[in-house]
Amino acid sequence: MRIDVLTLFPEFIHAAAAVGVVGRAQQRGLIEVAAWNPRDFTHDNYRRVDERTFGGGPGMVMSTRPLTDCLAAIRTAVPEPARVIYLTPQGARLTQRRVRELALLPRLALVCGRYEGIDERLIAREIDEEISIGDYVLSGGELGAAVIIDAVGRLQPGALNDADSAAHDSFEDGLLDCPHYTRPEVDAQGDAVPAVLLSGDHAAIARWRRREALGRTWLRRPDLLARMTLSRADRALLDDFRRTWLA
Ligand SMILES: CN(C)c1ccccc1CNc1ccc(C(N)=O)cn1
Repeated sequence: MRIDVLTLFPEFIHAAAAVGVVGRAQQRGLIEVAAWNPRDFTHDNYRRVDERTFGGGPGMVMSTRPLTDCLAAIRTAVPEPARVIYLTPQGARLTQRRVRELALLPRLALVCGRYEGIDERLIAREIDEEISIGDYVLSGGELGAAVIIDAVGRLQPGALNDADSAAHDSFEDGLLDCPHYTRPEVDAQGDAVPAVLLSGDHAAIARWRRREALGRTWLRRPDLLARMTLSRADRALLDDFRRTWLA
């Protein structure tokens, strides 16, 4: 997958995409991340990339000409057409479902706004999709771009080893993850690891994990649970969790 990012801070994008699973995926050629700075597409001595907003009031808007030229360069950099995504608080909330769909595309172009964003006519002309990573305001779209790069990058076939593929599975079914434990079996405060996890009974462990994931989702994110149709087995596990919880 090829991801081009339009940003005033390319170093931020390169740093975010260079570490961990995504960095490894880049080394393996599973994903290619390129960052483009609209400032390189300015022609004035001050390399201006922002301008005053019509209608007055505070705040500046990103200059349209450098953005248009930068996007044209991005589009022609490789023959594959790109889905152009604008990171903005006005976008559709990003979900794992949308991440899985985006991860299947051959090419993305992520446009990172700064200042008060970009001209609405540019959005109408150049942007295919507006995405928000959450209901909060940031100083730029770069963190949203980094989120998308990580979320789709880790889903590229071959990106996750067996070791980290568990993380891949546990969120795929729309549930929160179960609790995790490692050494020591009993810690300095005397708190022990749930015995089932030491039992070697893999069926019991799988049931325990599923029940904990269902219960935790019920307790913390009932909205996620409401969207799911549970199997008979899952309903039994959740009832079991609720009985214990409410006892
Ligand atoms: C300056 N702002 C507010 C702005 C306005 C319009 C576009 C981009 C920006 C850049 N900031 C962003 C971007 C995304 C998100 C998000 N929730 O995905 C939050 N903030």
